[in-house]
Amino acid sequence: MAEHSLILKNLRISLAGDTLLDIDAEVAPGEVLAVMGPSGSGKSTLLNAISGFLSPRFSCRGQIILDGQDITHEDPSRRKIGLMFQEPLLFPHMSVEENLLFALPRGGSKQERCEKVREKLRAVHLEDLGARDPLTLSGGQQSRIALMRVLLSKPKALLLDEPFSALDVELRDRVRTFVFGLAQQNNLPVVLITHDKADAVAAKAQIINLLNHK
Ligand SMILES: Nc1ncnc2c1ncn2[C@@H]1O[C@H](COP(=O)(O)OP(=O)(O)OP(=O)(O)O)[C@@H](O)[C@H]1O
Repeated sequence: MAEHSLILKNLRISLAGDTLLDIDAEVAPGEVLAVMGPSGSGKSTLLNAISGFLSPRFSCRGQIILDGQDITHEDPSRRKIGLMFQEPLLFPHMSVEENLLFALPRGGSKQERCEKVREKLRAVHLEDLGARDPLTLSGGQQSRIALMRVLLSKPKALLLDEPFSALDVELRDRVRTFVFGLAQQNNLPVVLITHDKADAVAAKAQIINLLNHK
């Protein structure tokens, strides 16, 4: 079993006795598993199961293993999973820097914490955005800051729910290069929900196509 991998071992999720999805997959660090399929096929349900937010209406068999730990029944707050959605969901009443400080684990003086955030921004050439109000950022900048915020909480895996779909084609390409590059640098397995095959191709992803249940 590879260290740092996300393993979905014979994971079967059912609703009212009908199997919605049945998956057996291993996502290595830095690798992307692209989950595709029509509306209602279970893409969000799969992310909910991995992050620990599966509704009790579903039954779930099999195991979810992250970095060697069986997290199938672990509390969501202890799973160390970073989530990113189509909407960047930055706090509008805080500056970019404050948004990032919020995600930084506790510890250190205010000055040390601010320096850490600035260092992270510099590393990705976004230092000029620190003092800005998130609502004044472009869509692509907001997405990049949202990813930085997720990474500051030191997740062991990233779950991305159509994070590029609100961006226009050119920006989409740049933002996904940024996202997949940082996932690789941080050795994070990624599960990506997308309707766009180009996202999967850009990530050199393993692809799972969920079935239509209608
Ligand atoms: N809390 C719930 N209770 C009952 N049924 C649910 C619940 N959440 C989702 N479902 C059903 O489970 C099935 C899968 O839903 P899910 O949201 O995972 O699909 P999806 O592939 O993410 O769809 P979309 O692309 O439209 O977001 C659907 O039939 C949906 O109606």
